[in-house]
Amino acid sequence: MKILMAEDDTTSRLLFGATLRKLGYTVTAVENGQKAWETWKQDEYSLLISDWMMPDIDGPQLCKMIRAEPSLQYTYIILLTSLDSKGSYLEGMDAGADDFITKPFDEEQLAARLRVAERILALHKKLHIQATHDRLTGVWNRAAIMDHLEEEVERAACQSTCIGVVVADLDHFKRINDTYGHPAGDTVLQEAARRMRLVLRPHDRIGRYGGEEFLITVSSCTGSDAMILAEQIRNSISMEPVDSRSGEISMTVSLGVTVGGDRIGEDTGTLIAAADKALYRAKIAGRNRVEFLNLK
Ligand SMILES: Nc1nc2c(ncn2[C@@H]2O[C@H](COP(=O)(O)OP(=O)(O)OP(=O)(O)O)[C@@H](O)[C@H]2O)c(=O)[nH]1
Repeated sequence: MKILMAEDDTTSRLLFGATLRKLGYTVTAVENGQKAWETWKQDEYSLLISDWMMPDIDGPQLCKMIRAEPSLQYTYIILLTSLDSKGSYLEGMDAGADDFITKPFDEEQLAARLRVAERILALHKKLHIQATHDRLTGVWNRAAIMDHLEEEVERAACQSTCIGVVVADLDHFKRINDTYGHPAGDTVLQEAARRMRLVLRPHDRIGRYGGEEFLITVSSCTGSDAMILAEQIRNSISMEPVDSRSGEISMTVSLGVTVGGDRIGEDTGTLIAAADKALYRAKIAGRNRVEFLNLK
């Protein structure tokens, strides 16, 4: 695990860094709060050990700054202090610290406290995944993909780029459930999600929007980029049947595509409504096809 350490005293920084490395951690050691803040922002460390008293930004201030920053992963913060009064502990905790280590530190106690930190961080990661992912298919859940879309629309507005929105809906899925059973339907959903993920580029995201409906965000793209991707998805879904316990099941998907976000007034609702309308056209036109709706 990577640890960011901020300590202005050189001897203490070297000693602490060497001990942490000996315990098997990868350490980035910096000499003040400002450098710690800049380093943390660049690389979002999940564990920070910070001295309490440092010039400019001190430990509690650094805690407050990190806690005020919306970030994907939790940062577990341990404050290093030679202060041991009740008031200091309370101030540190209120600032957002999770634990304290009093200097001079005891190596065994340090190792034990770091094990606690790792346990809490692992739990946090597990809860975060459960809260943001769809259990059946493993892709993002509806709330998470919607949050992401909102961020992407804001980013597109700032950078004057476009965001593509694709709504993909498996065809005649009720028939698949009715013919092969609900568990086989689940297998089809899982395989469909897996195939779609394989086609996406690194910055694109997919989430389960409804039962057999998926929402895909295509970052910084033109209409034709989004259409090409949607066509690749359509192909990958229909290319070969899904192997299930109830036998081989053929599946197809219909997709609605739009792009926007580079002009004021195009919010997530407008984009999804447009992609949905395009999807409806694809269904009406016979399914297993991609339709585009231009917002301009
Ligand atoms: N197996 C399974 N089925 C689901 C799940 N969620 C929703 N469904 C089913 O998905 C089916 C969706 O049916 P419809 O909305 O009629 O759509 P469709 O049959 O795909 O028809 P078109 O979209 O018009 O092509 C329903 O029968 C739902 O019960 C799920 O998690 N697992």
